[in-house]
Amino acid sequence: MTEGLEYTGFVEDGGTPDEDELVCEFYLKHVDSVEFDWASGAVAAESSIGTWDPSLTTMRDGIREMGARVVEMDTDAGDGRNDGVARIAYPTELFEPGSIPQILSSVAGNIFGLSEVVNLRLKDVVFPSELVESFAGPALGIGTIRSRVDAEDRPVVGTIVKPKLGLRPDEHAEVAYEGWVGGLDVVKDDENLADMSFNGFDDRVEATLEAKREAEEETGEQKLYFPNITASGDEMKKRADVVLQNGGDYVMVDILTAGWGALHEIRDYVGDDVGIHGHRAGHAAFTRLPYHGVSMLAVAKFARLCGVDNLHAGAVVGKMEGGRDEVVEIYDFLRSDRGIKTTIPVASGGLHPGVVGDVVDILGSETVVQAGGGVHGHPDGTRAGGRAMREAAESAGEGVSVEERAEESEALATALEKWGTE
Ligand SMILES: O=C(O)[C@H](O)COP(=O)(O)O
Ligand SMILES: [Mg+2]
Repeated sequence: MTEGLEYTGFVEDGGTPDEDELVCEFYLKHVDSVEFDWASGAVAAESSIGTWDPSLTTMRDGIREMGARVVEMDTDAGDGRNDGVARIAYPTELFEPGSIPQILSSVAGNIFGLSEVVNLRLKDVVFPSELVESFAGPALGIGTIRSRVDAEDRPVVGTIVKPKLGLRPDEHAEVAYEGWVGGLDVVKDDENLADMSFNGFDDRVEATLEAKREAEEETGEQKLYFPNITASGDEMKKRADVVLQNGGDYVMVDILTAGWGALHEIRDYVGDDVGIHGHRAGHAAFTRLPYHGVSMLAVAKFARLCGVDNLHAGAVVGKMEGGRDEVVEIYDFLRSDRGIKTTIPVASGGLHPGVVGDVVDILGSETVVQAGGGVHGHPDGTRAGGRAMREAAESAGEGVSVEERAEESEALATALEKWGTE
């Protein structure tokens, strides 16, 4: 039997991660028949160099040292029944530079299916700077995005064209135009709008970018459009070409359904002048349970490394779940200095003008705040809905209450009458 390849041989409790190691924090619950250190060691082994049989005849000198190490185990962090939190340190050479798929096949791969592991959650990942530098990171950064639309002292505001499916390209463009002229900075496609029989991608992009130019002329403001190019890799590139040929400067990708490999490809393809709006549709399938899956914080870290400029990251208020502490931590991470450009967090889902102030109070104004129903459901239409959102964003930026601002804005007053301030 090769010395030290048993699962517990991967445990070095009290060890210290080296500066150039990648460190993961896992919540772990195991079956009765094993101990916490055995289960943690199994996770470290299977996610690095090991397997169930410790006596591999193929081991060479030096490979054992490449194995991950459990450097910390905290069984008080669980509910006291076969669970706890383990920190595992991974030598950098286990990872292909610049590849989220390869990293995830290691630290979020087979380990989720080990039979002795009842539940497993990748809570956090800390990347060493050598690995961070191997990724493209965002092209623009928060400062550039805010200054493009002259929203340095307030949140950027936008809408998602609704109904999310069903409008024709000319109708889509008209709704977008109304939103921009009303005062919105951003109009985006919805996550399940792609190249549809009733709304072809090329026609939609051409018409909507034309509407954007008209709105820019009319308002004297720069506007942004995020067309959803989500498709297979090659098709996604063709759609990005259509956007650029029609004068667009941003694309939107459903990052989880399209996949990390496709996201790398599109970041590389569009280069350093084009923004990528990242929608996280599907994330809750594996981020939502607190004791299983992969945390949204970890997803946010992968997305930023891959080069997502805007990321849906929770809003605390509104229709989507996401606790305050968790969402604040994600926002702080996206805005922090990590040696690559920053990603602007996007608050979206069930928002309306009456809650923009709450979003800013909780999450700050370096944010894109979006509303679909909360714009197009305005009793006086999309233009008034857009105006009400803009007024709400401006008042939040100035620290003025939305009620006070509504005294001089009919659009905002009507919105508050309909939706209130919660
Ligand atoms: O994808 C999103 O974030 C939603 O389209 C938001 O829509 P809503 O503002 O109508 O909830
Ligand atoms: Mg949506």
